[in-house]
Amino acid sequence: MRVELDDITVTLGGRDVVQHASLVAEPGAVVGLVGPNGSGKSSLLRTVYRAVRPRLGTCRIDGRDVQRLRGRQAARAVAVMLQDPPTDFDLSVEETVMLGRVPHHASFGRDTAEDVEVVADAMRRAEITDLADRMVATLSGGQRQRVMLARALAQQSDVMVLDEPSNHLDISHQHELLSTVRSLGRTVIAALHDLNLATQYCDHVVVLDAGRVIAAGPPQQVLTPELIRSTFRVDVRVLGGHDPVFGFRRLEPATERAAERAPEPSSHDLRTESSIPT
Ligand SMILES: Nc1ncnc2c1ncn2[C@@H]1O[C@H](COP(=O)(O)OP(=O)(O)OP(=O)(O)O)[C@@H](O)[C@H]1O
Repeated sequence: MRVELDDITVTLGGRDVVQHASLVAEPGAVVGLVGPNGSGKSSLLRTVYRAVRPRLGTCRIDGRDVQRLRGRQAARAVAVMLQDPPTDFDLSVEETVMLGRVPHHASFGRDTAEDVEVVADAMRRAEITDLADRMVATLSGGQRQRVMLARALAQQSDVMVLDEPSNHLDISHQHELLSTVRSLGRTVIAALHDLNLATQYCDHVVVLDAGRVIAAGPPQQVLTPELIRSTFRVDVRVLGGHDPVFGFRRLEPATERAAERAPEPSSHDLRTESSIPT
């Protein structure tokens, strides 16, 4: 399914925390939302799963305004994985993953053999089969996050919204999660803090700063050292060749002032002559 955010403005606490933001996620594409803390990533994502109604603009899924979808239709269309999974679940892991099947049930419907199969497959993909009988409240943050991934997978929606899905995961599970999500062929919009993960797994990235989209496109074109430096206020070194990896270092105040006075070096200069001592 195609997701289109068209000129979205979100107002919270009397302030426009997202301003005239637009993006398109083509069917099956993985789109990364990146930007500093408070830049509006979660607020923009929340318009997709209807936790927030934009003051201006429209979010459409396959041309249909999400605000006009009925509850069950919306839940079948969009699965959500949030950055801080709830801790107050009085349910086992398997029961929690089974909640992902609710949008597929008729009212008061029972779990079907297909539900059981889909849930088992989702738990296997999220590598939590051995945790099936544990209570969610007793799990670590990373394990809970994998339960939420399994629940989102079991929902079998065409669109997945991930809000900083990997913040509790170890490196191996971060890669596992994004490669699993990528392999599903669903349309994914994910807020990501890790620019290396965004570069590796996203087809398209959108950079937000102070509520506005300041750049968008393929990660290799958009996430240049200049953009990262000016948006995130860090020094950047690009390591590696074909699959570049970023290394970061805090901008020293003096360097920052000098950088503000001096013209920006070209992308080529920064890629070959890092200001980070080796
Ligand atoms: N319910 C709310 N009421 C008032 N302001 C809010 C509310 N929720 C978020 N904000 C503000 O909106 C702005 C954008 O927040 P948002 O959570 O969308 O940013 P973010 O880019 O996802 O940040 P982070 O990287 O820290 O998760 C912030 O200034 C935040 O304080």
